[in-house]
Amino acid sequence: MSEPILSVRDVAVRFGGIVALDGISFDMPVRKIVGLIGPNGAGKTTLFNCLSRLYVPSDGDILFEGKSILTRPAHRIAEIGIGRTFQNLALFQNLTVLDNVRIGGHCRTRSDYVSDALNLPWSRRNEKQIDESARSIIDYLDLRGVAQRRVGDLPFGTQKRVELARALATNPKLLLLDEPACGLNHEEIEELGERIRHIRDDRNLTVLLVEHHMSLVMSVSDQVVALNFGRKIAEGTPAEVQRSPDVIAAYLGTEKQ
Ligand SMILES: Nc1ncnc2c1ncn2[C@@H]1O[C@H](COP(=O)(O)OP(=O)(O)OP(=O)(O)O)[C@@H](O)[C@H]1O
Repeated sequence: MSEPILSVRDVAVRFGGIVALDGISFDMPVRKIVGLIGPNGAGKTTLFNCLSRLYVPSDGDILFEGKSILTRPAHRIAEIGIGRTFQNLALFQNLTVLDNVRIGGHCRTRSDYVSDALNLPWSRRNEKQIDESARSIIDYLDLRGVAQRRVGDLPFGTQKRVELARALATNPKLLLLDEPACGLNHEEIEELGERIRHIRDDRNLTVLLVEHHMSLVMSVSDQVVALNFGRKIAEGTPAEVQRSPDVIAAYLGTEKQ
């Protein structure tokens, strides 16, 4: 078996007296879709924020392609190939779809203010590449018809697709999706499931999906990790996790820990 692309090792996070994560470990195999589930307050967002370096674990380590990411600042996480979407969208509402996606592309380049201001040849080449790549992602996600529209004028479901396009423009190897189904209607959720699989296949990505929508997670994931009260309570195929007595108890609200 090949090396996991991501290893979460004994990660703990405390907020004052609250233990949000308590020694979480799991591996993400390359090109797999891993679903992260758990009831409200289980620790999913906290873990997600550790992976994108917004939170600092109190203990443990997170390895991406065998190297710890914990010394890397959040703004340099896209550079190594970790892209993310945000549950509440992190788009510039006053900019067009194309500009938002182009901004994603800038995260992976080493352009600098002076070269850009002087309009140096390599800076122009760089811009051209970013533009072409943004347009191809826009086509890929069926956003061509709205490429020049202001994001804030678009329906929520379309904005979510723009958010996905922006994350893909960072050219990630690992894509972290934070509740991508939240706020979508039934039809959009079905489309999203197919889209996530296609994206993984077409772009050779590994995907971590944090999601409350159980039928989406179970239909799209190769592997599921279940948390409750900051601990891992199950890990396995969707069928295995769905059968787990601890998972059933957690969702039925039993006070089991
Ligand atoms: N910034 C914070 N400060 C203090 N406590 C926090 C903070 N973030 C999360 N917590 C606490 O950590 C625990 C885990 O929360 P987290 O948001 O990670 O759970 P979750 O599984 O994402 O829940 P939900 O599905 O409701 O979003 C909860 O008890 C929560 O109240």
